[in-house]
Amino acid sequence: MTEEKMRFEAEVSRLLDIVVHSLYSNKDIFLRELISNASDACDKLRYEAIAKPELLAGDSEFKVRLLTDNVRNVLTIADNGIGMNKTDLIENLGTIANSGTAKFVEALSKSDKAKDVDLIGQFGVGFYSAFMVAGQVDVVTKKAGEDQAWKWSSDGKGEYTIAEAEMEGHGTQITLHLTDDFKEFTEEYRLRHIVKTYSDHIGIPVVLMKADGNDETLNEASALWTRPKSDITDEQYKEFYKHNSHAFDDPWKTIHYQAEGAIEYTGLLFLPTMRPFDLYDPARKGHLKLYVRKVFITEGADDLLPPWLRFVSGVVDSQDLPLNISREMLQHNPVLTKIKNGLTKKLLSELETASNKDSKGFETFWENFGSVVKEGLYEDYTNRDRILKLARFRSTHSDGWTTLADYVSRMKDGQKAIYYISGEDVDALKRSPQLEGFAAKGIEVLLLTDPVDEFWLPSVGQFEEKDFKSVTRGGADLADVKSDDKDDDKDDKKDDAASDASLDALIASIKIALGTSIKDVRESDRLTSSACCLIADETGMDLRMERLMKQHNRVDEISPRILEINPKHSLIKKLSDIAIKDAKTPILHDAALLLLDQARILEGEALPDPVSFARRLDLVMEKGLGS
Ligand SMILES: Nc1ncnc2c1ncn2[C@@H]1O[C@H](COP(=O)(O)OP(=O)(O)OP(=O)(O)O)[C@@H](O)[C@H]1O
Repeated sequence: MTEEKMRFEAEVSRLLDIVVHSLYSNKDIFLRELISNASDACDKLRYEAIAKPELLAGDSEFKVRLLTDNVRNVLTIADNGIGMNKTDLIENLGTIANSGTAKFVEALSKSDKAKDVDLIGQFGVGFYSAFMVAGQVDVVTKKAGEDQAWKWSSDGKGEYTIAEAEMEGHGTQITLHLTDDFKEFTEEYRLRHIVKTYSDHIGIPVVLMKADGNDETLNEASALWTRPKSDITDEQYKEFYKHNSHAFDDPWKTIHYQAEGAIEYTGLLFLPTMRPFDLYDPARKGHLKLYVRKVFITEGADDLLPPWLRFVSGVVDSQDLPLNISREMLQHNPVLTKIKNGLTKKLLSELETASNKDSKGFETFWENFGSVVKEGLYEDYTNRDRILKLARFRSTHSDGWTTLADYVSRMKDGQKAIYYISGEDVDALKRSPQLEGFAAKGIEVLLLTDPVDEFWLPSVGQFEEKDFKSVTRGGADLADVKSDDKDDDKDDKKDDAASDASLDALIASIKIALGTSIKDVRESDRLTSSACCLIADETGMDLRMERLMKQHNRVDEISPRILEINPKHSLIKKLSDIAIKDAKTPILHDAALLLLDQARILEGEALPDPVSFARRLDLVMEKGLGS
């Protein structure tokens, strides 16, 4: 029998080095990981056997068996699941192909302390955790439906061997040659305790094999979601969440319920505390697993939950779908559509309850997942209004979050629209010149910083019949709004601002100077302290959104903007005085270009010609210094 020697992928070697030398005190987790793999392997075979019953070869009682030998210091974890062939062994046990371990390695590379041992406990390192307690690991395995068995062996020090082997039936036997320090893992009471703690929820029996033949099932062996809620402890839910979702946080909400009526199913759903690592993956894959009468069918199907709920994990077990349903048949299945609607409604009502009763908790949830939930505003028309009511926003009203209903309740007399400004960060937005007039009138403005806002706003358009309106687009309509401060409402323009005629002269000369680089120049009622700002026209795209779209290559060109000037600003007044006397003087030309560049800088935009800007600024400064 030939034995092939192979080297672990470099990442695996590094990982093994950390696992073997780690001081992580909770070594028990290795058993959780191996039992969980064994149970996954049984789930896989159970599913495959729906279409090909012959794969079971008469062995359909899935179980995990634990065998101990305290003379040789050996613990074996055996299952009758799907098994592995040679290619599987090389792919699965020589590389880092799996999510849990990949997450661990990623977190490790970000961790300051390179050997942050706690990470092992948080993530679990899957199969490789066997090397925390064993000096040598042998895996004997045979894939269901194949004839050849294989033996994989390693001491975890850089190499492993693969050779042909003999094995009756299909499945996998993992034999751990425990190091002297870990003899305890051949003790029955230790195994009993570990299985109860970590693997009680596993849906198949975990059986301790005994020499006297009185084998003992150590776990409850019924799928957790099929048990009554009252029999399940918080700890059990948490363990299930971690195992089932490969998560390392605690769930924020656990929702366990039975849907009855036209469609019957059990849902055990978890809302996470932390963002899953793949939340922003373009695939937008979900984490909910579908079972049909306790048989695992598929995970993350689009037809089970809409993508805007992709952070929800857990299990849905249906009574109404046929057991022999294939993953392909799930698409557009009417039963599944009803389940999807039911789940979505249930989750929405849980979120509504949290939003009303635990606003702090809900806000933390929103900070993590709000940008994903908002995808539902343009993708899920049926639930749009409910999502809109849940949504939280930053605003100029206070540092915290606000709902739209609260915003509306604070709207001023005469205010017709819900105003917003969008950009990359809240602090920079708060300093935008376009907000000045709104601040002066005490009008609240929403500060939107999620790229997704540019998608839902145009499609939603309104809340409670009030239009959403960008403060960087179109006219500001501020004249109709009553100010908090009565004095502000007086038309003090006459004594305070440039005269109409001189302002017109200035506007005309700025237009000539700026030519096609600007769409229009006009007097502003949204500025109070800045001299000028840029605005998109009524029909154009919001200023910041357009820039964001350009960054993401969704538009080719930024369209020309409108330059608004503040007639009450002393610089504008002085320039107007000059313009009415001599519209052709060169200083007006330079001033127009400088005003435009200044507005661009305030927008956070790069200047098209910084050299000319600097030269003009120098000239103006020199003049100002009287040279
Ligand atoms: N008992 C087993 N039977 C069949 N295949 C197994 C068994 N144990 C491990 N494997 C295979 O080896 C792979 C790697 O296992 P490992 O525990 O390292 O990661 P994993 O379980 O995939 O990770 P994660 O926990 O993130 O899903 C598994 O995905 C599976 O394909």
